[in-house]
Amino acid sequence: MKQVDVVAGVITDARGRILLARRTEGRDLAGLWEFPGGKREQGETPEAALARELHEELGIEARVDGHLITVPQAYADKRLRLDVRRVSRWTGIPRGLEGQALAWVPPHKLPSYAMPPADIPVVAALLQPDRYAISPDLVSSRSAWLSTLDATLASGVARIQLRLPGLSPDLHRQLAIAAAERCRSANAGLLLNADIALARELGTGVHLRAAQLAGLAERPALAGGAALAASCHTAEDLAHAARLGCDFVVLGPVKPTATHPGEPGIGWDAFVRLRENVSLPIYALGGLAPTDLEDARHHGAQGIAAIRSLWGGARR
Ligand SMILES: Nc1nc2c([nH]c(=O)n2[C@H]2C[C@H](O)[C@@H](COP(=O)(O)OP(=O)(O)OP(=O)(O)O)O2)c(=O)[nH]1
Repeated sequence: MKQVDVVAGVITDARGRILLARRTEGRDLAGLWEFPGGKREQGETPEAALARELHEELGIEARVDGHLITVPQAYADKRLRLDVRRVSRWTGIPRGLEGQALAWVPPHKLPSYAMPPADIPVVAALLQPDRYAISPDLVSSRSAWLSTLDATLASGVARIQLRLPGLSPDLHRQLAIAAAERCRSANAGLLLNADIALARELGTGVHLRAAQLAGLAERPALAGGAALAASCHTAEDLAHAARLGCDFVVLGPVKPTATHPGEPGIGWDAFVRLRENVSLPIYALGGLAPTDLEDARHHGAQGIAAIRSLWGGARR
């Protein structure tokens, strides 16, 4: 199948609104809203291609800033690689020179616009945390464990999975209540591993284990706004997570990891092959640290999920 390289811009105005363009009739994905841009020509750098497209489509002269995410996405007729850059400086007033409607959209309203599958991970990269910290086992005291949670939150991690296998139900519950309070005041999302009933009671999200995901026929009801996530290892896991309406998933191991000695990682190429068949936000897991974030985003990941490199604040 042919590979198509497309570069698109997240164009942001002084009020923080983002420009979307509506795909015109007669093209594939007509009527859907997208980030302005287009196909890269042979020999063109992504920056030059995006500046050219924005000039042709919108009549602006743009300075292309940093990379946001590159999303590999399989469509019926092609394998798309959507390379998304930030654009906050340009001259001219954007106009739909090809007859396309334009809209300036506050970031939090982006999810209400119908977009092509490849854009779902782009919107998630704009709105959701890039690090998902997973709690380690309770090996010392409860108060020491809670202070490492505080340090994790203080380091800017805004999404946490509480995973404490082997604890008594009582102790698990006490820690979940304390963690939920701390995450709420830090404005971070908390997901409880596997325990749907407790998550409902505390108003937190749930992180499903892979086997638990496979056994569910529909999305469990959670408190309003609480996230549903799942651990995935295979294409089937990912497809099922998408069908259930998971908000995001974790996929790995990408690299070998201390928690699963002897298991080789699948590597970034295999990550991309799995990623391109669903349009969920996906955290890469397995032997990864904040220094891998850029690499992760270049392979279409929302970011990284980790125990060792994220818990207690990034020290390594
Ligand atoms: N510009 C842009 N394209 C996107 C986004 N999301 C997404 O799936 N695409 C896809 C749609 C198209 O298949 C491809 C962009 O191609 P294009 O707009 O330059 O060309 P086109 O579909 O009109 O096709 P053609 O007539 O040039 O052959 O990338 C997005 O956010 N921005």
